[in-house]
Amino acid sequence: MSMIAAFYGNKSILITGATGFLGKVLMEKLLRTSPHLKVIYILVRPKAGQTLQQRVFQILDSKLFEKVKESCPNVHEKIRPISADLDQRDFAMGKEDMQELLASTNIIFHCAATVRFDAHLRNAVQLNVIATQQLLVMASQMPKLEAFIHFSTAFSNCNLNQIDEVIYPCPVEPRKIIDSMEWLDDTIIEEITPKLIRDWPNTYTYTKALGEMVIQQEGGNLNIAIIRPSIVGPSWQEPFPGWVDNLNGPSGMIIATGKGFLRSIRATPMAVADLIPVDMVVNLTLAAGWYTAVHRPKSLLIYHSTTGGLNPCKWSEMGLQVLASFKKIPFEKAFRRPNANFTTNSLSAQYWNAVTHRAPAIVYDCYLVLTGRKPRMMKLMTRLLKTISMLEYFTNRSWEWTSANSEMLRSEMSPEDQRVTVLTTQAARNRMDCISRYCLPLRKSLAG
Ligand SMILES: CCCCCCCCCCCCCCCCCCCCCCCCCCCC(=O)SCCNC(=O)CCNC(=O)[C@H](O)C(C)(C)COP(=O)(O)OP(=O)(O)OC[C@H]1O[C@@H](n2cnc3c(N)ncnc32)[C@H](O)[C@@H]1OP(=O)(O)O
Ligand SMILES: NC(=O)C1=CN([C@@H]2O[C@H](COP(=O)(O)OP(=O)(O)OC[C@H]3O[C@@H](n4cnc5c(N)ncnc54)[C@H](OP(=O)(O)O)[C@@H]3O)[C@@H](O)[C@H]2O)C=CC1
Repeated sequence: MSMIAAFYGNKSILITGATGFLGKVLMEKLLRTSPHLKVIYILVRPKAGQTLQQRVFQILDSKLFEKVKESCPNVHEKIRPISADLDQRDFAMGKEDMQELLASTNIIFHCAATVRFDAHLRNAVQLNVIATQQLLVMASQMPKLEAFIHFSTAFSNCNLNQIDEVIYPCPVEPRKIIDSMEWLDDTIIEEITPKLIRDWPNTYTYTKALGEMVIQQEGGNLNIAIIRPSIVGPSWQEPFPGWVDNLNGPSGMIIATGKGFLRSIRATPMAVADLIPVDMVVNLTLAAGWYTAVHRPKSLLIYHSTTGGLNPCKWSEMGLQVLASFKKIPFEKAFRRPNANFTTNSLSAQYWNAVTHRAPAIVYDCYLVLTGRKPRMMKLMTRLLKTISMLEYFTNRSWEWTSANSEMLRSEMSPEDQRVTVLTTQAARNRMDCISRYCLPLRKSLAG
């Protein structure tokens, strides 16, 4: 019997961000492998035109939950959605809901965040820093709490090249940033953002670093662990290969390449593409939750969920695998035949953008207009180029992440858990297999 799965049986678990990419996979695995868990509380913000229950049913109706529903048809009874907006004071939560959470929660998984690179600093601080701070306050009032697991990102310190499983201080204390958000207006915040974030490339990575500092400074006596995944991609194996439901990271770029829209990117072929399938991040998370609660380490542990430090995959290898996957399963109705090149020079990148991206889009829009249809290609291309420009920072640098804590975690797992739980480290050893599994299933799951 898996000790980790058994550990979560009979537990009351609180997940923030359960409607997001990682949160859904985490919830699925918990329900599938620990069917006797007591309840999963999920904090869900209200959405116009949808009740909380409808949001949950929509998630449970997706392909991701098919396996769980086979083994546990009454799965919806295990999930208790709670209306909460993490941008609001006390999360705008009802008093009774709050009391129930405080009294019952055993484990917290804090996934909610804004992952937008272009988020206004005020919004990013609100969700990635202040909400984390508020959740810590809540956690400190939970008598049954055994572990608090916080999701950060391996890129929270992307201003460094060598990154250890430690918290690095930010130049300005989070408290000062939080205070300043209260009295500065939006325009001034926009003006000073580059000065505040310094050598971080965007407000996302910067506020995730601040969030880690808040955890360290205000975590008190709580049993906390931080998970730092790198670039999270579609599932490798669980619950089936290739599950993904967003276009973040490389997924959108891969589709754009397959459809023939994207034919050139500014990327360094030999730079490391540190991709990690979502199910491996979830496996590490559940193992870290178990270890934190059972072994109660003296200090906060950080776990890197990365692959590059052990057996790095380069963007060029990734590119070749992607192109090979298009040969096996081509996209239908592609704009052009997929082909792509990497360029490291910004001038030649501009040239290729004009020649291979903008010019065909203009020609196609003219064709649409001449045939009485609405032009749309230039709009799409502009969006795509904006996205690429934001990803360039990450495709032209390499980082080295150490992973001693993840290795330690594996050695602490029972032989059965070691057998059934694929963690980062094994994925890195089977790297090529992992990449080909990453690309092909992604194509299959998005067929058409
Ligand atoms: C030597 C041999 C060479 C061989 C050559 C072969 C070459 C082959 C090349 C093949 C390609 C290979 C793959 C390379 C890909 C390179 C990509 C590298 C990615 C690296 C990513 C690193 C990220 C690391 C960061 C850390 C990771 C994290 O911690 S968290 C997750 C990261 N977060 C994100 O990814 C969010 C990023 N997105 C945003 O911030 C915003 O979306 C935006 C600012 C980019 C755009 O905002 P905007 O308001 O304009 O749009 P938005 O409202 O978000 O969306 C509007 C519509 O556009 C759709 N959309 C959004 N994103 C994408 C996308 N990436 N691709 C396509 N479409 C996208 C979105 O769904 C909306 O659609 P509608 O709803 O229909 O309007
Ligand atoms: N995806 C990746 O590549 C990586 C992700 N991470 C980290 O993992 C975590 C999860 O990321 P991921 O699943 O990809 O992100 P998603 O964007 O898919 O999900 C974000 C979640 O946060 C919720 N949320 C956002 N704002 C609020 C709010 N005001 N109140 C309540 N809930 C809110 C969203 O709810 P709603 O559905 O209502 O929008 C959603 O459930 C994040 O902490 C991220 O930093 C780290 C490294 C890589």
